[in-house]
Amino acid sequence: MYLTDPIEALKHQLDTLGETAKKGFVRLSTPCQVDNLVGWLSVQSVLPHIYWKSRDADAVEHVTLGAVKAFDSLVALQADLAALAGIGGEQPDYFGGMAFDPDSPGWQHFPGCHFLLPRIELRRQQGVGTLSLNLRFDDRCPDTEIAQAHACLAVLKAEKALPRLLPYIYQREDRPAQKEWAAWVERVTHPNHLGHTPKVVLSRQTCLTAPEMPNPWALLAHWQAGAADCFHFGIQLTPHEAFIGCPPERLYKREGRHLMTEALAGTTRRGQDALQDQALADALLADKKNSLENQCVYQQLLTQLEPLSSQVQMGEAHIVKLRSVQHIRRLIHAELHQDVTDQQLLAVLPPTPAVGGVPRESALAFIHQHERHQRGWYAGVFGRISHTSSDLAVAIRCAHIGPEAIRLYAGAGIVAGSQPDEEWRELDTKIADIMSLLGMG
Ligand SMILES: C=C(O[C@@H]1C=C(C(=O)O)C=C[C@H]1O)C(=O)O
Ligand SMILES: [Mg+2]
Repeated sequence: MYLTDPIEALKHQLDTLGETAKKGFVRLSTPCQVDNLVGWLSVQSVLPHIYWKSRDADAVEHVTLGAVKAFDSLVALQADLAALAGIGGEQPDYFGGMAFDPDSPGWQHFPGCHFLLPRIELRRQQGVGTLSLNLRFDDRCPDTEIAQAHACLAVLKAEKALPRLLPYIYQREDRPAQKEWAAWVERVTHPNHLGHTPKVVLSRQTCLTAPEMPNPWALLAHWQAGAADCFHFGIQLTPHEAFIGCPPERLYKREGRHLMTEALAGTTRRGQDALQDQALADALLADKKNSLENQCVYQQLLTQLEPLSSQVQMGEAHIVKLRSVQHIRRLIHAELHQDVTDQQLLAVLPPTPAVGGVPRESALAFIHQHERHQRGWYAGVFGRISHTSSDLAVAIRCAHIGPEAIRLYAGAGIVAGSQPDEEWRELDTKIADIMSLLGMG
């Protein structure tokens, strides 16, 4: 029997699932055409909602609903990955992220670490959509699992157009304000401080309040349309808040034993025309302060990868052009040793000096002592993990949308040669895209 309604098709597959098929992880799939995946996600009542699209040109677009299983620690996640790999067969994708400081995450409702195996997945690659239902039979009663899956399918709704973004008048408050920021930069760039801590990435929270908040998914849809070459993500764990972002920076991508990572640090604005844009790019590559920001990141990545891998190779410094900013980037490739897991990589690599500093401990101590806003999942990790491959972004260029405020986050690497006013302007260029979408540009 061939059913054209994808939900009916999945129900049918669920009802006719053979007893021998009720083993380990099972994914039931059917073709499904949806115009706008974010629009489809936005109308669903089942939480959590996750949106994930990697930055590669042909990347799969994923939206997920609900959770078959959720993990608040990397140890638990890795144990589950290993358990399913042991059973064999198709392996699932887990989606989620981690706070900047997993031991003290700071945002209510956002655990230090949260990855989940979704109940429902809708994915699209090269125009082809697939709706999937995920089930687990290894550690639970099959009848209960099937009943829960049915309950989830029963409440799926048809796609609706996303609401329009209305131009609200927002009140803006920066934490810290510019004067205090300047004092921090002076302190970090004092020769005594630079002597023991050459880089600290300081951050600012820009709090925007208005009587009404925009729909976070409509905001993400607009934001991503103007952010090619970036990762796109959104997560909604509870009804009235969401965390979205379009980060340009990869934490790492793993395909089997092959690891790709990068040092993305050093920033300038875009030019008014092609000539000025090129002049700004050339100046950025030649600039000592910006090169030092980048160097701090790649040196630490190379040091951390050394014991975990072989054949570590780094490419030339080059420029990445985004809508409002240009960055220096160096790509790094390595072959991981046989037993190295995502759990290990995620325990070692973040926070990189792109968002923390060097040495890590003293940079983090400075951040904790001075920043009064909670970074939460800003500057943390977001992405997809599976047995065969993983892809994770550094959660920058992001917004937390709550019931009363939108909180934007931006950081800047403070090193020898940093000037308070220039670094303050750099924070503004980093939030320029989302600010203009909100009518605040
Ligand atoms: C910390 C952020 O970005 C980081 C800091 C950069 C810099 O200071 O030049 C550039 C890219 C990222 O490494 C952010 O966007 O919030
Ligand atoms: Mg910088």
